[in-house]
Order: sequence, then structure tokens, then C-alpha cells
Amino acid sequence: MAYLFHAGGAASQPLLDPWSHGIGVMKDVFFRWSELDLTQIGSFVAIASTVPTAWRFLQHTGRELYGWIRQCFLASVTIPGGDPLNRSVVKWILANRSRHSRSFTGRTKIGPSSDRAAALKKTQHPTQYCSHWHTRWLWYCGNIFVVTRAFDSFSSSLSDPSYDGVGGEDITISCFGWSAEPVKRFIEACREYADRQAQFFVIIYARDRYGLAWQPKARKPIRLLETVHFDKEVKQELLGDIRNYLDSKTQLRYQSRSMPYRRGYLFYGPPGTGKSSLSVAIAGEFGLDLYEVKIPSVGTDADLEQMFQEIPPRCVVLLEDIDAVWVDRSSSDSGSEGNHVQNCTLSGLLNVLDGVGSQEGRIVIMTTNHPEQLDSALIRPGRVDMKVYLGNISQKSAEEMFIRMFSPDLGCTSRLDMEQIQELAVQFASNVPEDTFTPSLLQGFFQHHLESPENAASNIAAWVKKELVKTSDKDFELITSKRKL
Ligand SMILES: Nc1ncnc2c1ncn2[C@@H]1O[C@H](COP(=O)(O)OP(=O)(O)OP(=O)(O)O)[C@@H](O)[C@H]1O
Repeated sequence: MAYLFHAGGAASQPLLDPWSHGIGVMKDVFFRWSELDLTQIGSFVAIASTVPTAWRFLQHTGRELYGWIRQCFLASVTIPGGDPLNRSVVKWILANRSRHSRSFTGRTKIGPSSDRAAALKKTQHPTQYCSHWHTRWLWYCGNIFVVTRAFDSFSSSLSDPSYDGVGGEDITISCFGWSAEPVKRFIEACREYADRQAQFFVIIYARDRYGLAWQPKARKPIRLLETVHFDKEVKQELLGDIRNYLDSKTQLRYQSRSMPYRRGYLFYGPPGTGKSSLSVAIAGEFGLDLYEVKIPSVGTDADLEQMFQEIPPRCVVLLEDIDAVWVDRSSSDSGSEGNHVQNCTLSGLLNVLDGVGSQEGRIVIMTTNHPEQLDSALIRPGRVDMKVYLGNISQKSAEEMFIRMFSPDLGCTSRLDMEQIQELAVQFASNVPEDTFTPSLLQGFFQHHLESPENAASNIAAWVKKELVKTSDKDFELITSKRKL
């Protein structure tokens, strides 16, 4: 086989032998290569090895140049991820995006359920696509803006199950020029846009599942105050008090007299009498967001303080069922913080409500079914400025509820006009015993008669009889006596 390695051995090879042909080509390449100047190869390798360094240098220079341009020619404002303003800007951008977006975030579409993780387990859901972007150039009111989202591993909101697809990362808005005024005007426009969008809704914020930040938990359509039935005079007094508190002059009056600008309310009464509904209705009436504080899930006093620090000044803070958290220290067996094991303490709460470092300007609403069990320090004036009793339904409220349920404006299938509905309402209410049933129980009755006011009016007497029998059988708790503080 020596002929295979012989340069001049073509005559001794089979003519079309591919093996020997391949070897020939390799030999050819080798001889040509061996003729190359080694210094040339060296320079080639040297040049190739500088490419990554040059690339890094170019990148660095680009960044420096961009930073320099930003410093000299761009004015910018950065909005932190958790701030409500962040969402307003992102919402504006999404609403004004080009129709030909090609980059999306895909995620499972969940209904208005608050527990996304639980909802995910239950059923198949459609996929929802949101426009996705990192840097966006915008033209607004004669200025070019560049909006950049800062994605980092810590604020990886896209992987957070409670993330609702809008906002979440720090964003920086920049525009060409020496002044940040155009950026501020743009941010203001975004805020107004978001406010207009939200005016028919109450945004309810809750702590995220890690307890690290406030997240919008639900967007509830505004509940009109007329739909929460309780003593009219008390309602007017309550509304007047809140209106007066929120008046811009009131803040100045408080401050000029060195009084803390805070207002606290306690809604008390049996379960199902509208304490939570009233809180949401108040937030809607005054255009405020509602922040839900769940004391049992707060880790420590420091966490509670942090939570309150992050709540904006103009909003409703709702502490529900406060009696289930701490009971009166004087009436508890242990004699200290009540008989419930808690992570954060009552004094921690008292501190954030009106301690030295507590924030001013918000409305704190506490709700309870057992006001008599509350620690007196918690409900003393300054922490609770007004106590509102919500009790069982009166005949007058039952009449109003009937009219609300069957108002001709609601498209009820009945052909009755308003006058006839009112007559039926009087007849209906005369069968409802005064201060006997909770409004939620009566609402349950209406839920079975929504199609026909006539049926509702004719069936109420039998329903009342049945419910009263149930009461005597102690099937449910009937609260007939008003427990006023
Ligand atoms: N006063 C009321 N007027 C109109 N609807 C009411 C009233 N009270 C209760 N309801 C209805 O009953 C249901 C329960 O009300 P809500 O949760 O506000 O009561 P609650 O007093 O907060 O109860 P709990 O003490 O158990 O939390 C709601 O659907 C609400 O519409």
C-alpha cells in the first residue's frame, strides 16, 4: 500500500478510487498550507484573539456614550416597580401601543379570583397575551420619550403567580432636553388616564403572597352607597364626616392646630350586616383605593410598620374582623395580648395607627362582630373617631331593598312601573319583622325571586315564618337586640 503515500504514484492507483482521491486533496492542501508564512498565521491568530476584547471595548464605549448622552441631552424620571404610578404609565403605553405588536407575554387567563394559584389547579383556562416590551419610543405632545423597563432577577414579576400582567419593574422615562418637565407632564397624563379608567372601579390592594409588596388584588365595580341599607341619619353623618376630613382645607386646619391628620372608623354589628360592603362603597364614593390589612398573616411588628409605610396617604385602610385578632387585654385569661397566638403585637398595631412615626392622611376602617371584646386602647378617640352600628334590617330598609332589586331601570322582566313597584315594596316590607333578619339573609331571599316582584311580595310571609321557625330551632343565629357601644 506504499503507493498511497507516493506523490507521483498516480499510475499505480486505480483511476476513480475515492479514498486515494481524498488523500490527494489533503496532500494538496497540506503543501499549499506549508508554503504559508508562519508569521502571517501568527498575525491572523493575534487579530482574531483581539476581536472579543474589541467587542467588549465597543460595548463599553457604547454604554459610556449612551450614559454621556443621557447625562447631557436626556432628562429622565425613574418610577419604582411597586408604585401605583408605574402601573398608570404602563397602562397608558399598552393602551397607546402600535397595533402591530410582535412581542407578547403569554399567560393563563384567570377570572377575577383572588387566589390565582388555587384557580390554576381547578380548570382549563384560555391563554392571555399581553404586549411585551423592554424599551419603547413614544411621541407625545411634541416630544420624543424613551421608556425602559428594568428587568432584573429580583423583580421577576412575570414568574410571580400573583402578577396581573401590568407593571412590576422599575421604569425610566427619558426625553431629549435639559428639563424633566415634559416627562413630568407625560407622567401626569398617564395618571389622569389611569384615574379615568379606574373611576368606575375600586382597586383593592393586598400584600403579595411573599408579604413583600402591595399588589392590586381585585378591581371591583363601584358599589353605590344607596345599595348599603342602614340607618339613614347615621349614613349621612358618616358621609359628612368623611367628606369633611378629605376636604383640602381640613388638612391645613389640623396641621395649623398641631393635630394629627388621621381619621379612624369602627363598623360593628352582626355578621352579614354590610360592614365590608360599606367599606368598599366608601372607597368608591370618594374615589379612593382600598388597602386590605390581614393582621394574622403579618409576620412581625416591623413588617406591619413596613406595610403601613408603603400605603399611600389618600386611601382607605381596612382591618377586618379585628376582634378575631386580639381580644380585650383586661378580659383575656393570659392578661397580656389576648388568647390568640399572633406574630405582630397589639402595641405594634397601636403604634402604626397613631404612633409617632405613623403616616397621616388616610382613613382607617376597622370592622368587628364583637366590639365589646376589643381592647379599649384600640378604639379610643384618635384611633377610632366614629363608631357606626350596622344592624339587622328595618322595615324601611327592606322596602328600599325591594325597590332596588326590582327597579325598572335594571331591566327586570316584570312590566310593572315604578309606582306599582313601590306599592309592592310597602306590602313586602310590612311582612318583614323589624330588626330581625340580617340584610344578607334577606338578600338571599331576593336571589330566589329576581325574576318576579309579584312572587317576591307574595312569598315573603311564608319565608319569614319558615325562617322564624329555623330560629327557634337554633339553625341559625338570629340577632334581635341592638348592641350599641
Ligand atoms: N346593609 C346592607 N345593605 C345591603 N346589602 C347588604 C347589607 N348587609 C349585607 N349585605 C349583603 O350581604 C352580603 C354580605 O355583606 P358583608 O360582607 O358586607 O357583611 P359583613 O357585615 O361585612 O359580614 P361579616 O361580619 O361576616 O364580614 C353582601 O353580599 C351584601 O351585599
